[in-house]
Amino acid sequence: MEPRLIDKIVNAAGNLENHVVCEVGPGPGGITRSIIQRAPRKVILIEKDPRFIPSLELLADACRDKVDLDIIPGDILKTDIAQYVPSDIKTEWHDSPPPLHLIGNLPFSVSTILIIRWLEMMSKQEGPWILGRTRMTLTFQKEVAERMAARILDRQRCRLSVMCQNWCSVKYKFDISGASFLPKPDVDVGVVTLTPLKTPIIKQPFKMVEKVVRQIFSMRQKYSIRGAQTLFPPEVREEMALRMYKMADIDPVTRPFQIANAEFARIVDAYAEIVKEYPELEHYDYRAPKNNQKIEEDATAEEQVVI
Ligand SMILES: C[S@@+](CC[C@H](N)C(=O)[O-])C[C@H]1O[C@@H](n2cnc3c(N)ncnc32)[C@H](O)[C@@H]1O
Repeated sequence: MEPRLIDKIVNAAGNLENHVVCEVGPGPGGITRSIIQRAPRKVILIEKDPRFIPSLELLADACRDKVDLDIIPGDILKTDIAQYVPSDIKTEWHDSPPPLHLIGNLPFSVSTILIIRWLEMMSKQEGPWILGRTRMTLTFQKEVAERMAARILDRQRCRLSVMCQNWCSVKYKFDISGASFLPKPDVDVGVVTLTPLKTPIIKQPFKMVEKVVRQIFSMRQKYSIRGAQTLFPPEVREEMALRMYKMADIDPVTRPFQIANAEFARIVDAYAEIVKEYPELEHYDYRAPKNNQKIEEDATAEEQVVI
């Protein structure tokens, strides 16, 4: 990537002076060099590919006097970042975010899995979020980045939009043409910053929010109640979904992309009330093979899009 573009990604993170910066997937260290120029207190690099470690060690040696740089060989999906971060940077959740920033230009296949994992950790104030509302600057496939930031009524709005915006303020900063990268990906890249919210809009546990939102978006072209029905077994499906929508005061003919997060909060609260009354319903999984066989034969593959 051109240095100008690398700097643009790092600038998107804001002021990094005296911050602890954790870069995931530094590769040969292009972004790392730009981070070091911003006078951080400490840089933590987590890199899975051992072939990049020697050049990162050379970089660490070259700037020994300038910055404290730790290289952690390993997989970000299996690494607890918090153990490498000095605990004195901790701030309380309702205070300003701590001087800790996560930056990553990871392969798209990893970044999409990672963001869902990180949202769950954030919802429980675990991992890097044990230290406060740790901010992130990450790259995604452009379409994924757009979906993360898509607001109500946007045709890109999907499960990922609702989930990301439930726990974070999401800012789509800019995109970068795939042609700027070597090797060149087939798609363009979107740069997104995420700042955890003090209070999520939907307050139920992560897994429950994920389940309800996923099912409602599972038939994205239809009335949202159609997807909502799949939260319940066939014999009570219509009755329970209608009851849930009545409790939440949502019009059953609303389409999924027309539902605001505050309205999803009412739907998930109503679902939580129903499963409190009928606990066995919480374990019903529409996607389990035996449940999926003959139900909703009219749901096309497109309607079953997950993200
Ligand atoms: C697209 S390259 C980006 C390299 C560098 N950040 C840049 O922008 O030039 C992705 C990097 O992420 C690393 N990576 C891939 N999966 C990873 C994982 N699960 N944990 C840590 N690093 C990973 C790869 O080895 C590679 O160095």
